[in-house]
Amino acid sequence: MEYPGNLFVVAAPSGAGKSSLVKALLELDAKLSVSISHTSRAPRGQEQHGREYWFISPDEFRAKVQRGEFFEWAEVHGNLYGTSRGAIEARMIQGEDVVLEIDYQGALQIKDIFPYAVLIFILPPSWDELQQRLIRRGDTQTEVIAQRMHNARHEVAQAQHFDFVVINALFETALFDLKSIVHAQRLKYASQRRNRSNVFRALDLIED
Ligand SMILES: Nc1ncnc2c1ncn2[C@@H]1O[C@H](COP(=O)(O)OP(=O)(O)OP(=O)(O)O)[C@@H](O)[C@H]1O
Ligand SMILES: Nc1nc2c(ncn2[C@@H]2O[C@H](COP(=O)(O)O)[C@@H](O)[C@H]2O)c(=O)[nH]1
Repeated sequence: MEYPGNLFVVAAPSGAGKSSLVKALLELDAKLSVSISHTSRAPRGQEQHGREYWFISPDEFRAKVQRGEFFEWAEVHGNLYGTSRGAIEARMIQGEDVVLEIDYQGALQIKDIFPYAVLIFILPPSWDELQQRLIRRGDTQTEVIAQRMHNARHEVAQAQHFDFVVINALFETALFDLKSIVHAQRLKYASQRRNRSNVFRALDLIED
């Protein structure tokens, strides 16, 4: 499947800082918009329906899966999460650049459907710092933190399947890295499209 815009996928173990980085990137880049996922998990802290997520019941989620409404979905830390077609398709058809903040299972499903998608994995500088960030965020229960730290070992091993890895030690440095990847991809994709249309023009000349 191919649409005219760029598709960026940002994944990371919980607490590595991907939501914070994507939020900062969106503030700097008006051409980029984020997809709002559906989830069966309960809202956390100040989260609002339709802002951080579309919060739905597990039954509603499974019904959407049955109806084929998701580009990708996965069970992550015991809850269901998915990217609905409705969340991004219209924007992608219009050539807008979209960023998905999802886990590695979803990222790999997206790469199968959209091979041109750019997969970016965010790593924390250390296990200890990852745990401290989850604790400092203050909205995640102790047992949930333990489960997320446990799952992080397997998630981090998936970074090898991604196009880019960004280490989020100093926030501003990681944001700069992310920005550079987005700009580089835009240039690369634009020049590929130019080359393709040049090839078409050359073929027209041959046919004339
Ligand atoms: N470079 C950084 N240095 C210190 N703290 C950071 C850094 N980046 C993010 N944080 C903080 O770490 C915490 C976790 O960040 P964030 O919520 O963005 O993580 P996440 O990867 O999106 O997690 P989740 O997958 O659970 O949504 C937040 O309190 C955030 O402010
Ligand atoms: N495969 C998908 N994963 C998703 C999606 N939306 C979020 N996520 C990932 O889930 C975990 C946990 O998120 P949290 O908000 O409960 O902390 C994290 O890795 C998210 O990236 C999605 O649509 N599909």
